[in-house]
Amino acid sequence: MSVNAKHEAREETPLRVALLGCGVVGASVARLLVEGRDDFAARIGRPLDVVGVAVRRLGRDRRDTGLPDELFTTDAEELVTRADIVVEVIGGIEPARSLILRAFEHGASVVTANKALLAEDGPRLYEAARAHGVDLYYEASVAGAIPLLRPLRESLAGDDVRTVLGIVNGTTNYVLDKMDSTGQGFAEAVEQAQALGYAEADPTADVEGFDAAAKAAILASLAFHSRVTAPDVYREGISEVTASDVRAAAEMDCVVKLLAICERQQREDGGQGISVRVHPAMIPRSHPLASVREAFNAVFVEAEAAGELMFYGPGAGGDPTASAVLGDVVAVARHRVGGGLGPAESAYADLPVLPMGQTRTRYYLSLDVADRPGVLAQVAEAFSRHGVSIQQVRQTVAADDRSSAELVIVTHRATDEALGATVREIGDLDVVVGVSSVMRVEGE
Ligand SMILES: NC(=O)c1ccc[n+]([C@@H]2O[C@H](COP(=O)([O-])OP(=O)(O)OC[C@H]3O[C@@H](n4cnc5c(N)ncnc54)[C@H](O)[C@@H]3O)[C@@H](O)[C@H]2O)c1
Ligand SMILES: N[C@@H](CCO)C(=O)O
Ligand code: NA
Repeated sequence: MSVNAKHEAREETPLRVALLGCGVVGASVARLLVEGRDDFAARIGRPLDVVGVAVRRLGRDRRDTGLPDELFTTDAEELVTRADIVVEVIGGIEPARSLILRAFEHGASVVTANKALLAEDGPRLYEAARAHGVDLYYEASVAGAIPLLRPLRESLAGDDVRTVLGIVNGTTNYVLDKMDSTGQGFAEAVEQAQALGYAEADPTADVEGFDAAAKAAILASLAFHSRVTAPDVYREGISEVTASDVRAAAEMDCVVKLLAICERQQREDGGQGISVRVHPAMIPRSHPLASVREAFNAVFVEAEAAGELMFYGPGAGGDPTASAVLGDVVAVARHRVGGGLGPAESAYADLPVLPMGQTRTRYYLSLDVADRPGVLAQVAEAFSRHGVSIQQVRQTVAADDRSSAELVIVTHRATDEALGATVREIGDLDVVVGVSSVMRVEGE
């Protein structure tokens, strides 16, 4: 952009930006807006003016944002009435939802990073934005800086997505990666993640999969043109994953990852449905998602015509998340300048979410069994009774105890219901001393 073009854009009437929240993400958004003022003006065709920043309490030193003290206010309700673009980075359901609805009523477009709110009440917010003729953009809500929602909504709009398989929570990926690389147990790895600032003091939302489930709902809605909200998502966290599960995975040349999985599946009546779930799973070390280390995020998408796509990058942090927020701010600002709106959320396909029991998955089981004739047959019979087909069996006899053996079994895909019933029945067999690991297997 030439110096002249930048100068001309600066002369235009500014677009008014209101920032709600000045925490980790908000402070980065504010500073980058100030630092990039001339470039934003040139890219949009009009400058962006921060007209206010709503905070919970005044009086804190916020000079790092580059904004003067008088722009900070505790009156968010008033602030949203005098903006063209509202950036919501408070988080949580209320007052974020009411403030966004109020912003729409006053004609402002909204950019948010709030996955919890979108997963709970997204459809109502999308409809309200349309009704008021404004945009609602939310790229930062899933996988932070990684451009993912816009590719799903726009770049893949001409294709049919089959699967979205993602590592969308950095904290749990960090914990599982440490368990894999050091042999640490879950509690020790969480403490390390807390010491490094990845995990919060109360890590429940991350380790129990709530954060990932919210993101899965948003991804499934976009990928399958259907309405999916947080309660539709089956969720299991990683707090039950043991060092022995991670070792068992390593012996299979696999790693354990917390995955958000959204896939098209056939229903029992032959129609199409979608499975949307978050749970720990073994994936082969050769799978692209297995090499995602530390707190990084990555999402693997399979579409009918495109084939396999992989999106990788930082899923959290002030500046990376602000990058996604600002990309959205520029997009909605351009619509203000040039006219028009971004594409509406579409739920035309209206695919039902399958209950977890009907979802087809694969299982890995490791059993301690008595080493005597007929044991394998009894175990195999239990699988057969539930219609679950075995893909792989491996038996190892301990050198120091020839009366018992370890039996490792990997199944073909079967309904989660049938697999669960099989595992329960096997655990009750007399010849089975104990079930040491059970885990779903994905990515093959
Ligand atoms: N931190 C990340 O890496 C990250 C990544 C992706 C998405 N997000 C999302 O971004 C949003 C913000 O996250 P964050 O990490 O910046 O959180 P944060 O806790 O650091 O910041 C939120 C700020 O909002 C303020 N606030 C709360 N209620 C308010 C109110 N009524 N009026 C004005 N201010 C109020 C808080 O005091 C706090 O400073 C959340 O929705 C989060 O899920 C964060
Ligand atoms: N707590 C989230 C932050 C981004 O949503 C994570 O660990 O990935
Ligand atoms: Na993103």
